[in-house]
Amino acid sequence: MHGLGNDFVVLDAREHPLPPMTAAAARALADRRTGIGCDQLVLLEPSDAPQAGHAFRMRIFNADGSEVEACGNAARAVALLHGEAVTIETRGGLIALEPLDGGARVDMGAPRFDWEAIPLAYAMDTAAMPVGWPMDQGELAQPMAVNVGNPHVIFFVDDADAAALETLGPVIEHDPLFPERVNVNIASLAGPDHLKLRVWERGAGLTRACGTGACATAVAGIRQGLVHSPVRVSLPGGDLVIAWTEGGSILMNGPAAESFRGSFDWDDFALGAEA
Ligand SMILES: N[C@@H](CCC[C@H](N)C(=O)O)C(=O)O
Repeated sequence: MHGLGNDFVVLDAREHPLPPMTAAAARALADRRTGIGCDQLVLLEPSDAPQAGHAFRMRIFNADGSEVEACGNAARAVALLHGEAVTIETRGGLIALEPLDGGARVDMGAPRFDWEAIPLAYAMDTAAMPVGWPMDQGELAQPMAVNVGNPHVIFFVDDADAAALETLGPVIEHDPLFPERVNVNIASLAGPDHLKLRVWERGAGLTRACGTGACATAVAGIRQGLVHSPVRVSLPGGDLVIAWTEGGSILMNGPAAESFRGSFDWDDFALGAEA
């Protein structure tokens, strides 16, 4: 499946359990040359608390095998796959999915701004971070950090297309300021309710779109008074619409699609990958 070209292998283990997923197996499945190929592997499992109304659990693994808390584009894809409005569990918390024609609306929960929640290595104001290299490279001054289930750093620049995200992204992702690494967003203003955005994703690199990146960047822009809600966020793969008011949940609206279904021999990936 994919959301604006951010692509996923979705494994549905809600009714038929799979052997435990490992980082090595996730990496092997995500490999674009020797596996199926994807930015993120998405694993659906039964909920721990069905009595509380949680329909199922969505687990997310980046292409590098790391298990993470949230994925906005995958949430829309899974909403489309499930076909009914539900609340589901993720590592980042509960999210509410509502399938729409050709996509979905997702309540991503409330953003967090305190430095411990990002998380950062030490205390600072996340709305105007006084940081040094590599984040003070000319236009890349004064980032903001937002956690929308997963950690994001956001830079507003004059021209998002001109920034050297492919070289700065991996350096910033691994900067010691971010003990759990970080997703790197570079955005520019395209209008009073419109942002242009490119994202270097933690554990996956440059992707065509990042749903949580769009949420974090829209929230940062609204907080700074740069744009007003709802915000259209244009990514290389297409547009998302993000609505947020201070103190509330983030609502994300956008497309998703199924590319194909298939089967594979688990042992080729899971056991082969461990060797
Ligand atoms: N593509 C995703 C985000 C996936 C996880 C991210 N790379 C992380 O490590 O937090 C999205 O659409 O939000």
